[in-house]
Amino acid sequence: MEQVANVIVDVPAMQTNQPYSYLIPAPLKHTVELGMRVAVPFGRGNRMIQGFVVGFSEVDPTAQENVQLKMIKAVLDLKPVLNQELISLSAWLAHQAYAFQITVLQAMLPSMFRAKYKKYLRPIDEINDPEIQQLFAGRELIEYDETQFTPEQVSKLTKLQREGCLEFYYEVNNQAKAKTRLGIKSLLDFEQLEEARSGLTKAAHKQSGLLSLLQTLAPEQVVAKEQILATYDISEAVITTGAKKGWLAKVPMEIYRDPMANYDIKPSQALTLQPDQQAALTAINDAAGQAETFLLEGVTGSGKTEVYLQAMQHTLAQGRTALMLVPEIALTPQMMVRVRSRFGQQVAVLHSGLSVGERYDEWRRIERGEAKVVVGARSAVFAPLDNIGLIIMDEEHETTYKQEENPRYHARDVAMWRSQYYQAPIVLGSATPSLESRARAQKGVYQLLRMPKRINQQVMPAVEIVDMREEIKKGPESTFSEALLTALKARLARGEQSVLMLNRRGFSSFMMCRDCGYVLQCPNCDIGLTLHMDTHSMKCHYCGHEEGIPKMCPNCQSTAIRYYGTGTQKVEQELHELLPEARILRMDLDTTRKKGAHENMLTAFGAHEADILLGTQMIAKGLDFPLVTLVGVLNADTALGLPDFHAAERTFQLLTQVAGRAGRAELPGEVYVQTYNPDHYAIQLAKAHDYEQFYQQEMQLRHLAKYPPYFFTIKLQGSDLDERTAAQNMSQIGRWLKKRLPADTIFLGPTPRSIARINQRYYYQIVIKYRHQNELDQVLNELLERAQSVGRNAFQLSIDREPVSFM
Ligand SMILES: Nc1ncnc2c1ncn2[C@@H]1O[C@H](COP(=O)(O)OP(=O)(O)OP(=O)(O)O)[C@@H](O)[C@H]1O
Ligand SMILES: [Zn+2]
Ligand SMILES: [Zn+2]
Repeated sequence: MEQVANVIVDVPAMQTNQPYSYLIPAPLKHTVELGMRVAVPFGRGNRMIQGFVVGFSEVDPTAQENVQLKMIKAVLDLKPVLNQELISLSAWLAHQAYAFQITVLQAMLPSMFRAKYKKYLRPIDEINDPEIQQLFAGRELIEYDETQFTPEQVSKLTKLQREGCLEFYYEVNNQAKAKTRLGIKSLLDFEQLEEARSGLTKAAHKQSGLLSLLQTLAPEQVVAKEQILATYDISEAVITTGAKKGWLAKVPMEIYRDPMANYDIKPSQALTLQPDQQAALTAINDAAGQAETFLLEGVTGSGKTEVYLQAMQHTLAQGRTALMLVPEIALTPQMMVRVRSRFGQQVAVLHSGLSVGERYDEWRRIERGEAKVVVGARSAVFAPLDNIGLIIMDEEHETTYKQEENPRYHARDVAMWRSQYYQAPIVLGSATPSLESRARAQKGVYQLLRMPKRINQQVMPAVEIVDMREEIKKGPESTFSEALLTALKARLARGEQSVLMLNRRGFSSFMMCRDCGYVLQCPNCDIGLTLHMDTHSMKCHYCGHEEGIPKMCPNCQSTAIRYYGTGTQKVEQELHELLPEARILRMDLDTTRKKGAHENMLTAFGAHEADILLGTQMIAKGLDFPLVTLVGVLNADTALGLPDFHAAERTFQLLTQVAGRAGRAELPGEVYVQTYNPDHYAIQLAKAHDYEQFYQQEMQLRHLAKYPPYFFTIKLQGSDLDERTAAQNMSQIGRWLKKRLPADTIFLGPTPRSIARINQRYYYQIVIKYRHQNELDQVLNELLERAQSVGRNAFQLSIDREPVSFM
């Protein structure tokens, strides 16, 4: 019998969840471990690909079915990158999210771990073609990059390869690299030190200083050279002499890139809790060691974060680790600072704003057990923490927790799985819980913890609804109502701060011809192009197509072109004209693209370097600035018009969140909500800060319409370059499915998607509503395997559990 490694291979073309068996060459017998990445040959061409070792088994190497077994070529890691827990999680998640295990495994690791392939061509027989001979120019192999060759050369090369004169050769490269700097370690023991010192002349006091330093080092201790130069009166030359004399060795020393190095972080102490906070904390702490789920429903400014921090403290004190998820990086800077100031270097942060190197280093600090608290966005739910004792999911209702690309997982589901695995409590926190979670708490599946009051008897901000239909009648079109403008002026006069939100959901700036009504469209997608003033171009938000701003209508050649829509830039201009003395910070996708821009803006605003923070939804959450006493929502209802049953819920959540930024400290807050739908229940109930009433009312509507949380939903989308193929395949899938679905399932479609064509592919979709969780998993996973076809040109199927959008 011989041991073989079971490897999940990275072959996008033929995905399957079945691992392949590989023999382990003798020199690697003790090297290959569970959770390591390996390079293995695959397929007829034996091309080198990356794989993950997910298990081992014993086989008889002489058995008929095993004589063909191939051998692992190389091990890509010094230590496993995944442990048993994460491997089990990936297998479960692949099934749960209708994805392939390899896709899940890759999503779990920082992108730096993703292998890069290089494809080479190597002659293995005589080549007579002079043009091809010249390509090689005597070299043993050349990199094969189709874009570097002419089409004639490509066809010649492929022909030679088929004839057996050339072969492709693949190389897998590891992208991950640790950063090192030069360190110094002592080579002298105590006696040798004494001896060296006695050999020095009186004048050599610098070298004597070096010896004193070496004396303070423990055996094998390494100090950074830079640190020595900066801290002691020891020069580069003295170190070099020391090395020559054999006193010390220069060694590379691994250093971590700290994503928070530029923050000014002061240590903080646990605050004395208010009674509601204390009750919540006690409940959570009492559940230590159990996979209990809590829904912490606390109004904005009720001090949820302080409860999280103290619960984490309790977990750390028990020698276990804590995972804290936050919705997006817009929220993370302030939150990260708060967690760091409580727990210091034990905290690692993981979010998309990190550089590749920072991410890699944070990941390894966690994996090595050096960081015991992780704060991060969605994919941080895969952080390689061991012995998790507590999981926190802040703003649990946020849609950013759902990944919309493959693997289409929800971080909450993954967090729940890990909570079960480690028997650790999980806390879902929000001022406006998702209906799903709130309904589960109602049924007693989750334990509901409530904090209905703000800290220090601070009142909820007063919300004023401004009817923009009336406003239009008053005078020339403006983004700002009289009431909001007056309130802004009052803040300026009092030296207080304001936050203005422009709701960009379901809304974009576009270009239209005033003579013929033509709207500039993307050539690849059925959607209008969006105007971007910063790059002076029109862009497609779906496929990335970009072109210049037209001066003339492409349809009728008229020059009467108008730009519609209120972008943040336009609002900023308007604001400058209305309030020339105001210092304005604009925060949107365009101004925060640069690394660190986001944090810098928030820091500046926190330091009162600006009076008004103007931004998109990204400013709605988490911000905690004591001087902010006014919040203005410029357009509350853009999302209400969307054909999606979530519209009211999302609007209510957004308004509640952004209103919650006002009046969080001593000064009372005021909110102005500008809307064309002043009577809509989502807007009225946000004004009243009445989540409970909203929950009741929305649940009734969902019940009537058979929507979540009364039903579970699945969205299937099929696409093809050819519209008819897309439609026909989806009809066929529909028929196949209907035969296999339970009787009480509701089946809708196939219909063309609302944006039927994206990036030249046509989309058709089916929506399924069903009653019992997981009852479709078997059938849908079978469908996924069956519908696998290869390549960009072929029909592609995606299956999305609980989609964020039905469009
Ligand atoms: N027990 C306490 N005593 C004094 N101040 C507190 C206490 N708990 C929290 N605070 C302060 O109250 C403010 C609001 O708390 P926090 O930001 O934790 O609320 P939150 O519920 O997380 O808010 P949101 O959901 O709006 O982000 C913060 O400035 C925080 O430092
Ligand atoms: Zn026109
Ligand atoms: Zn496009």
